Amino acid sequence: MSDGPLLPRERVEIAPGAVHVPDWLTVDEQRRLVAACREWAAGPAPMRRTRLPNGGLMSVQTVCLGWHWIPYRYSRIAEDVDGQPVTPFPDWLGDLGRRALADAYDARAARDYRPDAALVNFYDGQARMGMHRDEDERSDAPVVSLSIGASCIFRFGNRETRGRPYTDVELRSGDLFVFGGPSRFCFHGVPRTLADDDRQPALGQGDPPHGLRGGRLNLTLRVTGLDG
Ligand SMILES: O=C(O)CCC(=O)C(=O)O
Ligand SMILES: [Fe+2]
Repeated sequence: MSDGPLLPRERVEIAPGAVHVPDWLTVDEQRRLVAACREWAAGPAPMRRTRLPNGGLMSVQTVCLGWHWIPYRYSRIAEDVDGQPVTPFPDWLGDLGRRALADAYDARAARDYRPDAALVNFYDGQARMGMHRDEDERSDAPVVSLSIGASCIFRFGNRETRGRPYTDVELRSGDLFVFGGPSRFCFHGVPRTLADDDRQPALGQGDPPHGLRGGRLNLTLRVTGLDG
């Protein structure tokens, strides 16, 4: 897709405070994020499926930055992986988060945004994420979500129940989704990862421009509200 500076990104408000900006990341930014995610995934505290308290394994694979998420809390140590300190949250990712808020909301919202944790999730074709609220943070600052690679159905619901009403949004490579304000604690999930993005070359025709050769990456930037 075009990275022309004069083309404003379409901005779609799904619910008050829940904004989808399709095609927000440039191909270069996507490539940089994919390369960074590969390094983070290698560890220390490498990417893996998170075990839930009921014993089940999540279908997505996750690596964390800044704070390590263990259901249902945050720690500086990857206690349930290898006991290593979590990879620091890089400054450039905070800058990207502020730019995301400036475009999804406005400059004022962006100015004070200081995300200190990121969850990096990898979805193979079978992976899904059940309806949940991001509520282990002690802050109501917005969540910034970035998607790269295969498309998915992202289900954005309401604050009360896992069921209807909800809106299904197709998130594609490069898309931004922000949920804050009245939407910050809404249920959401990924009922389906779709076939690889149709902007990627067919199998055997080389790597897609962002460098992710199958599957989907999602990064959520968060403010934990935690000290230390
Ligand atoms: O993959 C997505 O688009 C959403 C991920 C998510 O909800 C989460 O990591 O809490
Ligand atoms: Fe979430």
